[in-house]
Amino acid sequence: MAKDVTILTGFLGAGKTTFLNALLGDRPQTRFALIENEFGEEGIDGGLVVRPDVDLVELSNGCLCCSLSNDLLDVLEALNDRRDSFDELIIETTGIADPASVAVPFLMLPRVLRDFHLKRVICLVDAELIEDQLRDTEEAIGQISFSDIILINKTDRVSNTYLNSLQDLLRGLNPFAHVLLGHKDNYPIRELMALERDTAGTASVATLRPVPAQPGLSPVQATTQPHSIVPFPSKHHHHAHSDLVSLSFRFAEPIDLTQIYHRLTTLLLFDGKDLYRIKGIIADPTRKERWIVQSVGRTLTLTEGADWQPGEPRITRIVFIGKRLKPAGFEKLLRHCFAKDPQKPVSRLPPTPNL
Ligand SMILES: Nc1nc2c(ncn2[C@@H]2O[C@H](COP(=O)(O)OP(=O)(O)OP(=O)(O)O)[C@@H](O)[C@H]2O)c(=O)[nH]1
Repeated sequence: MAKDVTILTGFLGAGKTTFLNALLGDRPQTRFALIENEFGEEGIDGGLVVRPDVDLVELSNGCLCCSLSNDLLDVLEALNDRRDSFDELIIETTGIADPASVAVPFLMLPRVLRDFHLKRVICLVDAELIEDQLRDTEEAIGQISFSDIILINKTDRVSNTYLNSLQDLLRGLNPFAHVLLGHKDNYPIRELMALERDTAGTASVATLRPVPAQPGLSPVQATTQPHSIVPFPSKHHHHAHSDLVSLSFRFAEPIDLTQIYHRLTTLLLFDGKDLYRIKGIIADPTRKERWIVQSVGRTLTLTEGADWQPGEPRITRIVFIGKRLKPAGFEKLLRHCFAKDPQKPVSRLPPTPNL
């Protein structure tokens, strides 16, 4: 029997990985295979997946919807070879992917159709930022208009009145999609996973029908999983059909967490217009745990991650995504954050706003 596939899309920082973790936590009995695609050379999201038993394949350094389509076919073939070890496949696309291109093999290629069944395409929408994203980028509209289900996320960040008008806007952009609401502490997972695209429908006119509900548990909290790292020089990557670029950095030098927090906050405040996303894992020698730094819009957050394991290389990895980003400036900023005295006592972290 063909394995069910869910494609998870949505603009940079919409909350895909956070939602994915809630979904994985909600279905502990289901064995998931997961393809994590990231725009930058540095895969950060794979390290944020909560369930260690997930069969995780990371495809970084490009976007599945353009340069990596052959890689996707190779991965699907490899997954099919071990099809007895998982029940369902989830693909988390990059925040700038065109989900239609990712879905094509599942709709068109007989050998993929035989082994995999595209059950739904879910688009997460950042309730607070989507109007800006629709105005400033080409990608958000493509993601919304192709998806079967639109999950308006981060509803905790906007008023109910605004949510009503946002729903109207999104229904106007894609009248065929189901529009649901949620936020990181309360997703409509059962309702959402009870919907599937009509197998007879096409991508743009998907209709949804309910499938039997599965028993579920409450979502779990996100933590990080340790994984191995191969050092590589700083690089940057151009998306094939966009003016967005990603800059990826990796440093073995110890980083001062307080310093990087202040410098990135200042950067976002005064020069953040074209910077859509920061994601990183920070190694500060004065702390036993890794720290996750993230920005969406102008908001920067720091979250405590898992402890570094004995002998594990403490490498800082950070990705910036935006327009007109200059590698030299970011490298300089990061170099200013190298810890001068790794032995110095732990400084107090500034409080981070709770997104
Ligand atoms: N307030 C609020 N913050 C959220 C919600 N969902 C996610 N976030 C925060 O938004 C930020 C981005 O979340 P991610 O889940 O990493 O977003 P993503 O879509 O996977 O990001 P990319 O893979 O870079 O495109 C994180 O700091 C999350 O904690 C939500 O419902 N409410």
